[in-house]
Amino acid sequence: MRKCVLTGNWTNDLASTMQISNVSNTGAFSGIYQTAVSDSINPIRPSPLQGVQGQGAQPVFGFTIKWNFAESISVFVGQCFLDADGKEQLNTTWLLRNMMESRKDDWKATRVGTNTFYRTV
Ligand SMILES: O=C(CCCC[C@@H]1SC[C@@H]2NC(=O)N[C@@H]21)Nc1ccc([N+](=O)[O-])cc1
Repeated sequence: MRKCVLTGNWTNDLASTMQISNVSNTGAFSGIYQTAVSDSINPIRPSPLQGVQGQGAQPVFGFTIKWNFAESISVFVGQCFLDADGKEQLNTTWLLRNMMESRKDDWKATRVGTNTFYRTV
């Protein structure tokens, strides 16, 4: 498998996991995300993701998750880097948008953070 083609299984620093399907010749992919954390009152369930990755040896990418246990959406942007041993790591920044009942709560609707992913061993 070529390095930094995102197909496969990944785990992040929160112990969330994602399974990415084959990457098309346009760089498009889809998959399933299992978050290890949530502050929704509902039980966590696997949720679909869709994304696209760029060309190049250490490509940029982005993906979107529509959470199916909570009215919210996350978008991740990042880049795949190879360390000195050829180990792949995905450095990402994410936005999490929750559905608010009222526009007056719009100010607190979006969270931001970072996650690093490695191939699941
Ligand atoms: O909790 C959720 C959906 C799950 C978000 C998981 C985030 S995505 C960025 C970070 N990286 C991960 O691997 N996992 C976390 N939605 C939600 C949260 C709060 C409320 N709320 O009403 O407070 C509603 C929906």
